[in-house]
Amino acid sequence: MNSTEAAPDIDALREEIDQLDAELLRMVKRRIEISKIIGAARMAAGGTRIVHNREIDVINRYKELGPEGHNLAMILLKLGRGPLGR
Ligand SMILES: O=C(O)C(=O)C[C@]1(C(=O)O)C=C[C@@H](O)C=C1
Repeated sequence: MNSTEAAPDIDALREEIDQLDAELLRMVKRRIEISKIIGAARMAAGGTRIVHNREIDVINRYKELGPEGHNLAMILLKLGRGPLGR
């Protein structure tokens, strides 16, 4: 930072982070809810627990975040449908 730049307002930025985290948490909880509803309906209709092409779509969506984006997509999927191989 050079002498002409204003120092960032850390308190305001932290407040924004806190709000974003609250929003993200709400959205993740809703995503889990929806994923479980879809999964239960599909299995009640004799379908599979996993839909590979949908999971690939979700994983691709987070690719722009790099390897951790892949991990994040896998965590979101796992929260909704449970771990694989069970
Ligand atoms: O889209 C579905 O059919 C879902 O069950 C939702 C979802 C997801 O969480 O995105 C969960 C499990 C499936 O394997 C694929 C996608």
